[in-house]
Amino acid sequence: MEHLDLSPISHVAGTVALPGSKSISNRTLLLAALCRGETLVKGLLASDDTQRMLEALTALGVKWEQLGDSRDFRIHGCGGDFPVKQADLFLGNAGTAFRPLTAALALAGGEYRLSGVPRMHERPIGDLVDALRQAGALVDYLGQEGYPPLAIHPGRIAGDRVSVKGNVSSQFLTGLLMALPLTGRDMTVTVEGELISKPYIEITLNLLTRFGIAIERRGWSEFFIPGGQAYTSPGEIFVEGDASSASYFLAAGAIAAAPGQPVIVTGVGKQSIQGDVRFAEVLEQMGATIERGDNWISATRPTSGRLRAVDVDLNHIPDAAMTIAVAALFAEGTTTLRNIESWRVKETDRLSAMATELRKVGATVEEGRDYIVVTPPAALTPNAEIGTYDDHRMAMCFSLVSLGAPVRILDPGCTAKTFPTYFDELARITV
Ligand SMILES: O=C(O)C1=C[C@@H](OP(=O)(O)O)[C@@H](O)[C@H](O)C1
Ligand SMILES: C=C(OP(=O)(O)O)C(=O)O
Repeated sequence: MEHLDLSPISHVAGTVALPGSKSISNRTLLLAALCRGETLVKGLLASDDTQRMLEALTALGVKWEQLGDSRDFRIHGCGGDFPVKQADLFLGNAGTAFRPLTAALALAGGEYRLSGVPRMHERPIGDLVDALRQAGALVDYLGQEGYPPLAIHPGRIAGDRVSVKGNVSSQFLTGLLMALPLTGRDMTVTVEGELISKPYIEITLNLLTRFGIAIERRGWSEFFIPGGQAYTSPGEIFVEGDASSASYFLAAGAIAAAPGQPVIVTGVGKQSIQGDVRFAEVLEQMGATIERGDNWISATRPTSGRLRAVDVDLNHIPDAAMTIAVAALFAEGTTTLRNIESWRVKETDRLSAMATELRKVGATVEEGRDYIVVTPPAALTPNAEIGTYDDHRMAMCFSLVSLGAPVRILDPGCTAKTFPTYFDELARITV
């Protein structure tokens, strides 16, 4: 297997211009496709996940162009009526493509098959399918009940109310909120049980508003979508930087910024609509110095030199939470991350993978159903071979081990899911 050997990095400093947000890129592409008219999407993320969404739109007959070799794309919306009524879509391991497209296509009146990589076929989708069936959609499982691949047939959409479980993935609710305006009817979505990953719903609502769809949020348990609304192009929309991708550089700054020289990320800041900007608050709790502008965040190490352990509920930032688990190796004391059961159904079982790999560098780890407890070793074990489980975030967060010891990252190319140039950017802040 390919690998990348990272030599120990003693200090980091400098500025990283973040690539576009995955969550905003894929939502924006789909909403632009659902509009009538053109949308200019600026700063789209270049990655596997966004490529899968662009390919899916092509297969559905949605026209789009890339402007030169920029990351600006013009999307020609189809007003919710996809020109191609029968298509097979391969969506890789992109949850932000698979879940919202399932919802939109289930209401679109065509014959569609949706599949992904083997791991995507182990990631649940039953709660979304159940909700869509309540609205009259016809969705069949082609493999295991409750999981992709799926076959979608034209249904007879009826009713004014669906309910969806909130405790496995917020992407099911996101898919419903993005797609149900297609029905043209008044629709109420009720969330059963506790909704996880809430800030991602705020991204969804924010972008829907930009595309002319108003949704009334009633707490976190009910959403009312007035009928008769049309997706309307904002004309131009700018994709802000990816706040989850920011976490690795900010953590690096908090662990090993050169004296007087912070690590700065640009593209996200006080104005960001992504919940993962709140990752910086956890670094602050750990003692790091964080500064924020409208479009940048900086991190420097604690004045005392060493981070301190935290005991935190990270349900609101499940992706960036992984970075805290590795940053815990550099903190004084035992760090506990709670309420992160959704880790088990992401690119890999992240609770199990994280525990296994943290132990390789010498940490003492307790893995619970929905939590992980990390106690760092006195000294990191050098030259650990870190398995990445085809999970971009495992590769990116374990690169931080190099701030304390040499480390080997297996299959570093897996960062392509959201950040193909990650290791080049990391090298640029190494001093
Ligand atoms: O809606 C989104 O853009 C996302 C929601 C989160 O998933 P869950 O809601 O499954 O936690 C997150 O982990 C994922 O990377 C992106
Ligand atoms: C969980 C993730 O991705 P997805 O959008 O495929 O759910 C992730 O990027 O960490």
